[in-house]
Amino acid sequence: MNNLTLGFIGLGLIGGSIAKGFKRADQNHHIMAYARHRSTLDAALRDGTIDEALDGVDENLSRCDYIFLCTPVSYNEEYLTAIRPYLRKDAILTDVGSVKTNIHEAVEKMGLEANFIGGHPMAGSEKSGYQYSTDHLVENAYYVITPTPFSPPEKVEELRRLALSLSALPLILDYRQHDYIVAGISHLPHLIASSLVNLVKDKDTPEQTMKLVAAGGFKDITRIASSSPVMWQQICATNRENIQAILGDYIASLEQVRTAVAGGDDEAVYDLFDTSREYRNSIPDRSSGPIKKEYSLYCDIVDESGAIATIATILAAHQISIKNIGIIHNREFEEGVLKIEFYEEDASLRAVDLLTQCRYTVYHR
Ligand SMILES: NC(=O)C1=CN([C@@H]2O[C@H](COP(=O)(O)OP(=O)(O)OC[C@H]3O[C@@H](n4cnc5c(N)ncnc54)[C@H](O)[C@@H]3O)[C@@H](O)[C@H]2O)C=CC1
Ligand SMILES: O=C(O)C(=O)Cc1ccc(O)cc1
Repeated sequence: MNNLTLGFIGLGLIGGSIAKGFKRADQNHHIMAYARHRSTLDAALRDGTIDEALDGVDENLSRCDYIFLCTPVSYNEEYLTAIRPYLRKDAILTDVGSVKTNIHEAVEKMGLEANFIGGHPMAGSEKSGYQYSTDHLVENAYYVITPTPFSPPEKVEELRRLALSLSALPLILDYRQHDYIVAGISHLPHLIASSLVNLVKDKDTPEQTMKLVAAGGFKDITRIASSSPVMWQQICATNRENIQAILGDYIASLEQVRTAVAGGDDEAVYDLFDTSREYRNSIPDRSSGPIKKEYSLYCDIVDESGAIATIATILAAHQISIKNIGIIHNREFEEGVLKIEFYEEDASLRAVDLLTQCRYTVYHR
């Protein structure tokens, strides 16, 4: 797997992150990329992610062992025709798209199945563009791989190893099953988030007080409503059947909820929350999954000097050793929060109790 030549078409959040991850995994990979905006390629050359910037889809791609299609899903499909003349006989074309049926069907029509393996890293964010890409975006995330019936098994194994080199968890699935699954756990939630945000926009008071006081719960479930409209328009257009089916089931379940609430069926309302809580709590948190065990908590602090020192002192006074401490800004805690990491689980649990007793707001998973 050493010294692979890797080509990227599209170098945004996902293409950029995967290219950065490969470069971090092995400096000897030769990475070339084409992106619509020259400024993206210049940034990637400058920071050492890519070795070569392409002016278009051209003969340089015939040096690639792997070509990664990293544009919105319908554009990925459109690129197949342009790339085909430059695809070496033993090269593999793969993609990172959120929908797999469209590209698999196009590949089949073009007779490119022996050169194609579908891919979909199950990680990302509501942000778009190379500037948000990181070399660790897909760490600990499932990387779904959808071979065709003619994908060479040794190449499927190599792509699996490439995913492992990004510290992702490769998972081989049938492409149709993939599209059924993501309709429920990714595409429907994005539609719910966006329609909920638009509902609140329409139902807000003239003074926009709903927007003003919108709290954590609303923000938690609507973060993804800030995602790229083009990307999501193309996802909905290419996974139409699965999405309309699960959306229908969801609307029916909402109708049941309305009936229970309106009819004063308190038992049904209780069951709704009880069942969902149990299932939600059973979903594994892969940030403390098989690759890295991390014992950490997050804590709101006031923005004044000495705030971190106070917490460190409280913990030290109770013989709780800190591995790492610092303010972080991530997609979950957009306002910034103090993250404290510990060496052992017991220490993190004791710290949660202690800081809660001291009236800090503590988040712990
Ligand atoms: N955003 C996310 O969280 C995830 C996205 N994906 C998939 O990854 C793919 C890329 O998405 P992101 O990196 O998030 O988007 P992005 O908007 O950050 O990047 C898209 C890239 O494609 C380029 N591009 C767009 N239209 C193009 C066109 N017509 N011709 C050439 N280049 C074009 C853009 O300039 C940019 O370089 C999509 O297929 C998406 O379904 C997969 C997993 C997660
Ligand atoms: O930001 C999030 O939580 C996401 O859900 C990102 C995401 C978007 C699209 C995908 O195909 C996979 C992951």
